[in-house]
Amino acid sequence: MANLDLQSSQTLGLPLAFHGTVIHSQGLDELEILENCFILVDNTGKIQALQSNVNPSQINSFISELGYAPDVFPVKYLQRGQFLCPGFVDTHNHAPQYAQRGVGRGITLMDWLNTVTFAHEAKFKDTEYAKHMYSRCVSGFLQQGITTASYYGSLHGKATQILADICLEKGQRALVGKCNMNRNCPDWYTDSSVQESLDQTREVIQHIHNIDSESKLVRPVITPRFAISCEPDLLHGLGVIAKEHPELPIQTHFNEARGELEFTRRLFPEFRNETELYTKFGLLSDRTILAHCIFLEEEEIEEIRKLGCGVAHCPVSNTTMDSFMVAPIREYLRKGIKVGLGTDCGGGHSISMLETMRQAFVVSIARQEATRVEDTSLSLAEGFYLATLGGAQVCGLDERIGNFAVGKDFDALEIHAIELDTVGIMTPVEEEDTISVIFEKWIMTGDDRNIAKVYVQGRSVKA
Ligand SMILES: O=c1[nH]c(=O)c2nc[nH]c2[nH]1
Repeated sequence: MANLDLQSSQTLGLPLAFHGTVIHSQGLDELEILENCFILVDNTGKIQALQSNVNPSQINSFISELGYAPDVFPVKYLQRGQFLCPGFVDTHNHAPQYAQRGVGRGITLMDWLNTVTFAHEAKFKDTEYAKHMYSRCVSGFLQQGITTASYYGSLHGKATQILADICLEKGQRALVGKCNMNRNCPDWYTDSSVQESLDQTREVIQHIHNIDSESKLVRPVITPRFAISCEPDLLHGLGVIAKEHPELPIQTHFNEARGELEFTRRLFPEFRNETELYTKFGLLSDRTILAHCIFLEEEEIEEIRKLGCGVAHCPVSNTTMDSFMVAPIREYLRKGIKVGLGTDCGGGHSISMLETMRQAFVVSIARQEATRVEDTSLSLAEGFYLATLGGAQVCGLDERIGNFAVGKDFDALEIHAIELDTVGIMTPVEEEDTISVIFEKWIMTGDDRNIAKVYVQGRSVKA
């Protein structure tokens, strides 16, 4: 039995075991590098043991202590330049924009929605197209090591159900939401009424509960696109659904662009700011994921902190539309607000969380310059935390994922930073490089070619 490979071992429902380097975050600036680490994942995909400084000769006795007969399943020994780290959590993106990434750079948000985006999303009325494109999208995200994604769907209920089905089938952990929008969008791409929008939202919630009744992988998320695209009655109705389902996350775009703020003020003159607006409709809580958060007033920052909302920081799209916009991430972190990273596919042109981290570093330096050092730039450890454990907190999943604490699900990437058979883009690793240097080289220069394996709940999911 011992010469089974990992794949066959998994098929037989046996545990997974690794020995080698493990890298994860314990906190914002607490990167932990465990060498000679033994990690055992039980057959339900949960981490049963994590122990560093283990000599390979001790492994069999460890395995016996954990209640398994030694030699029944294989142990994968990671070589120098190979390590395990937690899978990435993408806290904000749009699945129906997967095929439009890169198009429409340098224009305002509202122009981009009207000239590029709505036409792409409208195609998802066709369920065959939705099957085809969502299948490519979910595989593409998994290939990039995104083990959890918080997806906005299109406004179509059926296509959104298909997206949830595909996530489950391909084994991606996901929040999936039908996008609510019934005004300020073209008549060929709009919810036909408040009632229809709410009914379809309820159907999507029911469907996802039917296909994954224990929310092991896929959860519904209430998804008003933003206040501009929702009439007050629709926001009110979504607030009612949020109240009826206190377990459900909520996501929306928030304080994203100057034009968007002005338009929102014109539509809702009765509210001082967006925080007051969404609070009034019962949409802000510790389950809410707020994408962007660029221009919050002091009182809003204090309010979202008190409410426990999470911020999805999307530095790629924020700096490639018509202006260079920088969210005050250091301030949010200093105040104890949850922050994760979002690729914001397709406003963001890249679905690589490595790229997203790198852009987060760049914009944090811009912020440091602008605030004359008060808001110090992000460290490598902090960027990695935002991409993993921080994102898990924002999605309300940190009890389950985000690092390798015993009892959590094994959502992991196996990184091969020294390519033997292919020449990748990553900085070459040299004899004298420590594991910290190899890790930094991967974060700053690696890509998906270095992501050899992707696991979600212990299942190998990268094609
Ligand atoms: O980046 C963004 N992408 C979108 O699709 C969108 N809709 C409203 N606001 C938005 N921002």
